[in-house]
Amino acid sequence: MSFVTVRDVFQSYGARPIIERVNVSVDEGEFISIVGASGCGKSTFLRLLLAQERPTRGEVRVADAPPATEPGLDRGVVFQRYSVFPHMTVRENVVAGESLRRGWGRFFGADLKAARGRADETLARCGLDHVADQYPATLSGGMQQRLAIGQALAAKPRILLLDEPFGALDPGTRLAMHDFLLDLRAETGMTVFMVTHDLEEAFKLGDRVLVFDKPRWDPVDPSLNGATITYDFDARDGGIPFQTLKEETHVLQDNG
Ligand SMILES: Nc1ncnc2c1ncn2[C@@H]1O[C@H](COP(=O)(O)OP(=O)(O)OP(=O)(O)O)[C@@H](O)[C@H]1O
Repeated sequence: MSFVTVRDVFQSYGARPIIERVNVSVDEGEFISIVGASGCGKSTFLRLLLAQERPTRGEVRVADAPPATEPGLDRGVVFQRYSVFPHMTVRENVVAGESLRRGWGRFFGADLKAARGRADETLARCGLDHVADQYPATLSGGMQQRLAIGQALAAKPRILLLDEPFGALDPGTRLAMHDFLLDLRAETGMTVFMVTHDLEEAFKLGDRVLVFDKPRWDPVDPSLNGATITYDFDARDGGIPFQTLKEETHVLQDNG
């Protein structure tokens, strides 16, 4: 049975349609990459999944229920810009991630000790246990983004939402983050939605790649119509269509 179901969803801001007629079903554990032109509503779609916004029409269901409106009980979110607290140590950041998302306020006494223990496990998984007592400003960009992911994972969400999480990182760090994210996902079985502008990244990491685009263009007023999912590519088994094509071309050339 589908884990996340988006049924006939429309979202408008004022009179302006942003997304329209969006339908998609996602199984638990799938990694969904989302690509599309700037401003076509990818982040809006993530906000609907997060229940930060309600759709103008249609419905979003998670585990056959409306998504919880409390922030992040079953969903963690990471944005392009590091969303960590600069005045807290790395460990405190992860503890804060858990307490904020569970809505329990601050931990005290034995609860705090237990939360620190869980934070250390998360940090070990993110390769940050050796910097647990440092402040984020002393970490590299990649480490800060790993911390942001660790913070989002602290409450053990079933869904991880990533909005261009690696956009600000240099190419080498980006590749290391890909491995990190794939390992994490294999370990936790989380469902992941990731918005990216990088097609190669989308196909490399995703099981499916959803393309958002406007199916209809009004030449006089391009903002008249909203975007929808125009392609839903199966990207499993290294399924980059153009790469497969390139490999076949090479075989032909070698034989010829
Ligand atoms: N709260 C809001 N009120 C009014 N307009 C909004 C609001 N949020 C987003 N928009 C508009 O909706 C459109 C879609 O925005 P969104 O951020 O979802 O696009 P995007 O595909 O994620 O873009 P990018 O790739 O540039 O991040 C944009 O034109 C934006 O200005």
